[in-house]
Amino acid sequence: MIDANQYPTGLTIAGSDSGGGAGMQADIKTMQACKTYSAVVVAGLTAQNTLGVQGAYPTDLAVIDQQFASVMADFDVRAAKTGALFDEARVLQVAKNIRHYQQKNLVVDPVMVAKGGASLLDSAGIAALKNHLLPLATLLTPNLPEAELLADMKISTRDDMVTAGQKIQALGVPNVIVKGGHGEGAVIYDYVLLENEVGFWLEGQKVETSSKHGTGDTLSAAITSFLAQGDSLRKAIEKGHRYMNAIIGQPLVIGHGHGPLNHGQWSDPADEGGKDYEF
Ligand SMILES: Nc1ncnc2c1ncn2[C@@H]1O[C@H](COP(=O)(O)OP(=O)(O)OP(=O)(O)O)[C@@H](O)[C@H]1O
Ligand SMILES: Cc1ncc(CO)c(N)n1
Repeated sequence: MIDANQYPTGLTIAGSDSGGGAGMQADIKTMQACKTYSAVVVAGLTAQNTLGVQGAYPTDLAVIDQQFASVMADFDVRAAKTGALFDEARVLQVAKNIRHYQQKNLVVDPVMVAKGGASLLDSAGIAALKNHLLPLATLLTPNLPEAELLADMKISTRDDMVTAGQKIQALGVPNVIVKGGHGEGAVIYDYVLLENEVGFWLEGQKVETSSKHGTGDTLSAAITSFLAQGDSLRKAIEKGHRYMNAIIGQPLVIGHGHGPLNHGQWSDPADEGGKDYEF
């Protein structure tokens, strides 16, 4: 028998991707692979596939409240993440619930644009995220375009990533990862800035693949899983990055555009009796 202490609960507050590769579907699969149970608050539906987003339909505000109430009444949610939140009203509703339930260990992935270019958060939503959700977050995980917008600067070099991380931290979030997946070169550098001015780089070999749909969702969901399991933030980030690197190297060629990740293709060395459970 496995109980809630051995298999803790995480929550994803995100949009649904009908193509199954990104959004809450990526989050659920990631949490399962990382041995965390996932509850869900659906902030909106997208009609989407690997080629793009054909439609976006934010959830009624009362339905967001009701989903939070149902989840919080039954589960001990040890960590949560946000993904696509669509607009100002959804951002404010989610922030209200996070405050009401005093949700700790909140990872905010400031999802703004899908891989194909469709908007997943309008400009009033970005302002609301900056002013109302960011201050509630434990960790913010912008990619390069999102970091440029939040830090109000162009990012061309690794020094710029450091400066952007510092500027975003100064907005009121204690910990930031500036993800470098959109950068040039054979190595991808993610810059991590933790509170108390601890900054470090995570490096990964760039995998040349078109199957990168939902990479950001996946990284933030993996970190959320490990936070739910009680890892320190630094350890959760390092493990999440290792998980990401392991699965991106085993692409699934499914669909006709940006293919999905192979979320389940990861075995936890701890299951195999290995002692190197240092992810
Ligand atoms: N081609 C790649 N090879 C290896 N790692 C990658 C690659 N692309 C992204 N990553 C890693 O995936 C994680 C997510 O980074 P990325 O910058 O792609 O996020 P994102 O743009 O928010 O993703 P998405 O919008 O698809 O959800 C980072 O840890 C990054 O280093
Ligand atoms: C619903 C949804 N959330 C997030 C992303 C970003 O990967 C996406 N493409 N779709």
